[in-house]
Amino acid sequence: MSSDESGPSADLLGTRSRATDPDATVEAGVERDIVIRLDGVGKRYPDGTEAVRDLTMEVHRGELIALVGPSGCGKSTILRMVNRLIEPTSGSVWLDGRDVTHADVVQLRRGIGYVIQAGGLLPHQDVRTNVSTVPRLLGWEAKNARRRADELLDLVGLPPGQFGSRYPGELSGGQQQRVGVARALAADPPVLLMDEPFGAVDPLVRERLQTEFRRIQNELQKTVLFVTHDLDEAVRLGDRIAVFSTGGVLEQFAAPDELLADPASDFVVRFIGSDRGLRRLSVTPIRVDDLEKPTTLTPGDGIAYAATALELDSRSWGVVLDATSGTPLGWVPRGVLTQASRNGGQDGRVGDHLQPFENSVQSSETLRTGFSTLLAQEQRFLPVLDGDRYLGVLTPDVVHTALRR
Ligand SMILES: Nc1ncnc2c1ncn2[C@@H]1O[C@H](COP(=O)(O)OP(=O)(O)OP(=O)(O)O)[C@@H](O)[C@H]1O
Repeated sequence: MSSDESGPSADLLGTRSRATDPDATVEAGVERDIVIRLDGVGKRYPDGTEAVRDLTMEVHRGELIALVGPSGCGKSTILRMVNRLIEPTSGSVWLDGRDVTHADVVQLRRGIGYVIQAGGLLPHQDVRTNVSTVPRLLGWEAKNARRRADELLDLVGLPPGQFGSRYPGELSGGQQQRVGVARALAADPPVLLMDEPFGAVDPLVRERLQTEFRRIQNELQKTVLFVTHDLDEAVRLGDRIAVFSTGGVLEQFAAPDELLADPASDFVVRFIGSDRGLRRLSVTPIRVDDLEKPTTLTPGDGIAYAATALELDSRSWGVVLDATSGTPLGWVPRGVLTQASRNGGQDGRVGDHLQPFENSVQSSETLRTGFSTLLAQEQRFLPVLDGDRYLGVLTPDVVHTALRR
């Protein structure tokens, strides 16, 4: 999505982009794909409170970084130093290879989307006007700004015909948050700062907003700093998570799976808490090597053969696959086959005793999806597929082994 002919497009500073600026590479001196760089940044408030101490961190293009930590550890201060709502007392902030400490603050902010809790909408302007505010400030024609606002409202799941002329007070909390996100995205800024953007809504709405925001982010690939109190939200949304302790001290900066599997300090261990194992479910992929591989049969196999084959397996059941395509058709319990075989049904076939699987899961999913599907059904096993191809079964033991690794 770009602002194309609609009006002047904003890069981070409202200036020429580095790609077309021959001086920029000289001036930059940093890796090209680092979009945000905090270099020894500190903030001491006039009353002596040290909110952030000597913070250095780099954020790559398209990354979503979740900032987490206990209340008062400096998360909001860090965020606001990036768009200079707060001035650092030491160090420098770089955006797209430029030190913005002395940049024009108005232009800087217009090039950075900012979403705060409860949307931060202007109450006396309708939704469409709220969303088109920044494009209008950037000089877009009214018609183009309006078209852009409608496009964004669609993107965040609020049909503009229904919601465009409502006022913020006529929206639910979740809808206000969506408008807040649409507004921050309106001028297509490369960087988004989000301060507890989904903090003011109930858990169910919050989860939906997270899922939708992840979808939008996958599409738009913004560089995002996202402050949250909620570690689960950080794990779900963050490409990397920065954990801070009081005084804005960066304790660990790592991908969610690494953070949960290998916390860098006692502080991080305490912060992650005893739910660490459960949280790891959402970031651990299903690994084919971990799956159980029970005996497989086909519907045409004779029951005497099948009963013997299952006796050689420690499990009391086998998986039935289509003989030609290999797609899973269901399962058979060993006891039923043995019984049928004893009752003189030697001519019977596995297909006569086939029981359907209740569910299946794709191997591209996480253990969390697999495990929760498993918990929602009667059977203690769940076939794992790659498209139609059968790979093995997920069981509680598989989950345990994967998380203990
Ligand atoms: N204007 C100010 N003057 C003095 N101290 C301040 C000021 N603003 C914030 N602080 C202090 O700076 C520290 C960091 O505050 P900040 O709001 O950045 O923390 P936070 O991690 O975002 O907190 P929370 O999660 O509760 O929102 C806190 O101790 C806070 O009291």
